[in-house]
Amino acid sequence: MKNDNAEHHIQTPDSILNALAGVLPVILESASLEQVIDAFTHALGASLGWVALIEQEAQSLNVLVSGCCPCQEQDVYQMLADQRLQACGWNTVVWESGVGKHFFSRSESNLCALESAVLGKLRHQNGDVAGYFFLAFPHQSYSQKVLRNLAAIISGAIKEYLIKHSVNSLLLNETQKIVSQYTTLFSNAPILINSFSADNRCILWNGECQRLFGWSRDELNRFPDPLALFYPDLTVRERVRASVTTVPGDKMQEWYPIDKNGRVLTTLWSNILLPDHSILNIGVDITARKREEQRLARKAITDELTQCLNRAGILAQLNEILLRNSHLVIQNGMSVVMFDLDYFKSINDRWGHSVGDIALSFFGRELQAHPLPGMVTGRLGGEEFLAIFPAADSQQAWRFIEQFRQRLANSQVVPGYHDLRISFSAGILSLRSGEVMPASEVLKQVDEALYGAKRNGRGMSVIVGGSPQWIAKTSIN
Ligand SMILES: Nc1nc2c(ncn2[C@@H]2O[C@H](COP(=O)(O)OP(=O)(O)OP(=O)(O)O)[C@@H](O)[C@H]2O)c(=O)[nH]1
Repeated sequence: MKNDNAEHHIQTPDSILNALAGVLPVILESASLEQVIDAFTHALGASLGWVALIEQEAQSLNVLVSGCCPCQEQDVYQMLADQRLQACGWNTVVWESGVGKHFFSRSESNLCALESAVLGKLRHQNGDVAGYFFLAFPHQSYSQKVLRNLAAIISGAIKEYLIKHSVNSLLLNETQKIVSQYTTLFSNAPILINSFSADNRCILWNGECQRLFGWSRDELNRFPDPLALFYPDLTVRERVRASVTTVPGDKMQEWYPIDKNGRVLTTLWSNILLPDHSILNIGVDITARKREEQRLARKAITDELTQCLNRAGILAQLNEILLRNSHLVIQNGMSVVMFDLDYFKSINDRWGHSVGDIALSFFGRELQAHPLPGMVTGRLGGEEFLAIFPAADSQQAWRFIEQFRQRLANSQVVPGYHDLRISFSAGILSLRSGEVMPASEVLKQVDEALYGAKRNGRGMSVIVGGSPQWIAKTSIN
């Protein structure tokens, strides 16, 4: 910035003091060092002023020039390189007259015309040289004493400015660093972070929320209640809203929001109270993990060959129905059927184990093909299966079995193996309404019924429980 007020000459020590008194308070508040040197140059009527700060890291000088006769940066280097100045351990050098001619060539007439000047060193707290400043006046009227005092005041003021400025810029740097770290964390963290105001506005919506749910914050705020997009059911929505409290629980809660494409997600949420009393919701998407857990859980109770439940799975179901749903069993009764393929060993022996596998798999699939309501089936092991028919009496179970038997008789069990037929024996246990029995007893009785069917010639069903015991024979050939 140039000092246009070249006419502004201050001649007396009093007027210098007045000028300094006016300028000193604004020095500390100046936004830049350039403004500081401008203020001094202008207030004291200097034609040339410069400050050169030593840049520690770059090992160079940062030169700021002001005044109505500004010199080149190169001139500043030249002045500082002058032998006389370097040689003495000076802090302040003053010229009462002829300073322009001393430093500048005749071609630079304005600069050559400069008369009095002061060149001062700026020092760090520890005494190291921080830089230099220079003020030159177009007149001779400043005495050496005045110029030295001027130098002391100016260097003190600049030093104070630099200390404040460096503390401020350090704080600013630190703050910017922290803000940038948190911004990166907020945008890129693989966790869901959001916040809603009391009037249902979305205040915070991080990158992971946008990625997972497909909505941007602006899009959400176009809706009167953005939460309704994720939880269309009002009751659920109100429960979600009520869960966002200022006192978070120690466990994360599982919620099932829907995304922009209508996909139901599984998420875990908690929230934290920020110092400004706003609440930040923190969540994780566990949809994939949950699906995998469910897949593994299903796998753990599924028989790989037949895709029925395996032994553990079907026995768990039996226990579940008899214990947890005992009121339904008491109310509606139930039937349990144990199946065992007849002479299966001879199928293996004649056609091989892998053909036997295909036959077993066919049996399992066909058993489940036309289920009665609520029916569950499982493979107990080998060529033995169990089916549970909630709320079915022995007649319904028997009819189901005989239709199944008929389908098997009419099916080609293994493609290409026309002679291969399978038959089975079945034991049926029916519990009448009001009747209860532990699972172990159910299995014992149904096994006895099956044994009865085997003993009586196979290819038939034996019913126990419900009505008096009777044998239903069905010919399949
Ligand atoms: N292919 C195949 N065979 C199996 C499997 N599990 C058990 N088996 C066979 O099933 C046959 C069962 O033989 P047994 O217990 O003697 O019964 P069965 O020959 O069916 O005779 P009954 O039950 O008395 O009518 C054995 O040969 C087993 O090896 C399996 O997963 N795959």
